[in-house]
Amino acid sequence: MSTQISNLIPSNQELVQQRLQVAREKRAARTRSIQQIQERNMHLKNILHSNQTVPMYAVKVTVCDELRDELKLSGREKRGRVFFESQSDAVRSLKGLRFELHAFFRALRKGSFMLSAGYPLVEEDGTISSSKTVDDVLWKIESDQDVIDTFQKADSFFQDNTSTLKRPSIVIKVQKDPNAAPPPPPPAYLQNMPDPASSPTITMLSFYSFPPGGVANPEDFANLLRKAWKPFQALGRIYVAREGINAQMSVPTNVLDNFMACCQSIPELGSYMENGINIDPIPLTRDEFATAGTPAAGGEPAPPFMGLHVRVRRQIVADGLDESLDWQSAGYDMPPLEWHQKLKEEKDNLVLLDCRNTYETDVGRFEGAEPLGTENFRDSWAVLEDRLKDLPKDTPIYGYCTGGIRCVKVGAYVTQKMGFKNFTRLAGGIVAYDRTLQEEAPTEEPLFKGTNFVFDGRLGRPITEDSLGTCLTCGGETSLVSNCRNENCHKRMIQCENCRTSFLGTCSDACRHRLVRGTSVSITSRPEESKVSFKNLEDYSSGHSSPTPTVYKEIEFNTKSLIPSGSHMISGDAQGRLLAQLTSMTREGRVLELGTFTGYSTICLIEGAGNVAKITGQKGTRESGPFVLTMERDSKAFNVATAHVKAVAEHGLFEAGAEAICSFRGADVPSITSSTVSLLYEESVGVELRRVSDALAAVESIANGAEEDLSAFDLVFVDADKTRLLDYVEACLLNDRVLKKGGLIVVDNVLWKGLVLDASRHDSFSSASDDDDEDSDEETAELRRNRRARKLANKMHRFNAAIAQDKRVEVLVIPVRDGLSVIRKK
Ligand SMILES: C[S@@+](CC[C@H](N)C(=O)[O-])C[C@H]1O[C@@H](n2cnc3c(N)ncnc32)[C@H](O)[C@@H]1O
Repeated sequence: MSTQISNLIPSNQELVQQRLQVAREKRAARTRSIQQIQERNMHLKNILHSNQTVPMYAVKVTVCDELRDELKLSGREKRGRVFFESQSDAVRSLKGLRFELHAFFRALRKGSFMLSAGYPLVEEDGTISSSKTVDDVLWKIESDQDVIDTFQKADSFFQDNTSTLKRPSIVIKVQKDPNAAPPPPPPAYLQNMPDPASSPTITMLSFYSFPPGGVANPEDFANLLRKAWKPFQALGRIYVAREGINAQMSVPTNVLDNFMACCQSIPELGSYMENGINIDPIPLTRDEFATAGTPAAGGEPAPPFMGLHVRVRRQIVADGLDESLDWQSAGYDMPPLEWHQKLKEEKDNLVLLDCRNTYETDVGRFEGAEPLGTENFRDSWAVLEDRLKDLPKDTPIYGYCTGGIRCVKVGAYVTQKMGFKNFTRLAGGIVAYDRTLQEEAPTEEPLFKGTNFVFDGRLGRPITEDSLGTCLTCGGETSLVSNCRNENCHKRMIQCENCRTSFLGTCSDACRHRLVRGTSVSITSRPEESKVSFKNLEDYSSGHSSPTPTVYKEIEFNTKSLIPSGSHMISGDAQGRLLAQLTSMTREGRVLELGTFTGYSTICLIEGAGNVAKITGQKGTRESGPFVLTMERDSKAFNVATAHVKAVAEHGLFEAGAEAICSFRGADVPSITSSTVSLLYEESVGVELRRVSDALAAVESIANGAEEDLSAFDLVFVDADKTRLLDYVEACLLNDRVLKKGGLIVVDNVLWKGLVLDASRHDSFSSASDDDDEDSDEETAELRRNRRARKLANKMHRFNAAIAQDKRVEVLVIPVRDGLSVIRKK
């Protein structure tokens, strides 16, 4: 085989460099244009604030209702105020004026509007109050002379109104030009298309195309696809290269026909899409779609695709070949039903090759197929050379893969490079076979057994219930494929649900420890010059904070598996670190927590109290010294929290503690019959876990002197029910039995997922208006519609407002996680 790599095809690195260069140039152009705008603004500002009053015209521009509706203009686009310098083209020529107006109202189509002007209505203070004009008299602006006249009229109007006006002003109305050419009609496939957002289901699909002339300009083609597919709300991962296109996508089912018509209208796809579009026969409901991606253990379920990613690559399937073959000549593309029949009759006498990688063939394959046993597609050639070397060139050879694309390359290689004359590939691959059998021969037993590995977040689509794979950890049967959760490894593996749980989604003990130690950020170079890449500021902040002790990840993970419905309630890393730090700063390390749940925050508070103990040397009891009392009403949460706190008290916050917590994962957590559990952490911090029917009643009874041996606390963390926050705080402020003077009350969730902002705007909001939803994400909009969430947001806002005015305390609201209010008792 020739070793000279084709110079015609740029490498992926070159493509990336080209793209970076384009991005750099775009950035530079944008910077230049921003600079120009800034300079111009600065210039106008200087004029505005100078004593010169004349050199600038203030122009109020309004767009007529018809254009507003037609162009769907919003806010600033409908109406605005523009300043024109007295020397500018805008006040001298029609072209200049139209240019400036178009620059300001970008949505206006050039040539589609006409202009008229009138004198502004002036308020006593000189402001132009509305877009109305004096007596609503308007004149048309149709020529350069009209423009000059208009601004002269503005000058004389100013002369007559110098007592109220600061500078010459005029109102310009933008109207639809009835003679303008109508906007081009939308393409036929978009006409009468339903709203994709209203589709209750999403359909997964895939396709590929090797157009005979190739793709002339992959970058332009990628842009064309991005633009053409935008209206469908399609998601997916699409590779475009000179050799063709390879797409794995999801499309709302109600616009599937429109989407297919759109693809048909694109020349590079159209008739060249081999076997059309491979459509998964069973659409997913939106809920199913939202969780169809295989989550790493402990990770949140995710959709199979998160966006529409059209990427330009050197090849659509990396083959590692030194030269490109003729992809049009790749054997016979056998329709699925014919394939089914052939295999049914002759499978024992065929050379039937599974042209996929080992992790794919291990979880599902056609009966009697020979896996190529590769880790990478580019290893296929050596295997084929070896396997087929002794066969006569007219031997019938059958090959299949997931969607058919790899078999095009295998077919081309086997026929063109190896001289075989009788290569047959399964048209549309396993995906098309599955669909065709379900649709056209539903009573036939599939000859493919097990799971079809797919290249979207689902990672697998079961075709029969057979579990052909072997768990890499325990050797048991399974068809589950996942990627190791340690980002530095990310190995693709077959692992059963149980082992995935106990190994935290990692492939080995080493990766599991790496993950638990929280060092799974990607290190891109040698340690001495290590560069860690941070996803966002939050990531950067935690990367520059002291590492979080190992146990917390385990508690998080345990909580997710033991009480999944409440796992969102735990404090989490950033808030947990803050609680530990605040406790470390208290005088005695005495903390009362209301709302233990599974003990995450309790252990943060204990950790902080332990730091105080190291300085004061005190041993904590109910009467004095570092002491954490925590209250919970839910029995299951109380049991889990007790197990967590016991593990930490006995084994500490690091590896040994984490191992101890791991050990009862999945196993039944012991039931605690007594309502109080007392422990000692590091021989110094007294800990009391208490099951109560109502934390508020318990705190009020402490405030009323019911527990004489219990001394006051330095910090109270309020994280139980959210509807009686003022009562909790009141109990702490009533006297000094619960909270010491100078002590802190920390209240969680005071920003209530951001909804307090709405509550404050509407004073109390009872129904969400459409306008409000305009610029918010879907989750927030959903919350707004949720009555309970709105009610709680009102309560939370009233709480914040009341505390901010309470003279007995000083408050700091910190926007960490869901908002923490730190309240100091004066
Ligand atoms: C938000 S969770 C606490 C989370 C915990 N502080 C953490 O960061 O991991 C609230 C907990 O308070 C408990 N709870 C709610 N109302 C309560 C009440 N009136 N008395 C005692 N516990 C209550 C719930 O059962 C729940 O476990």
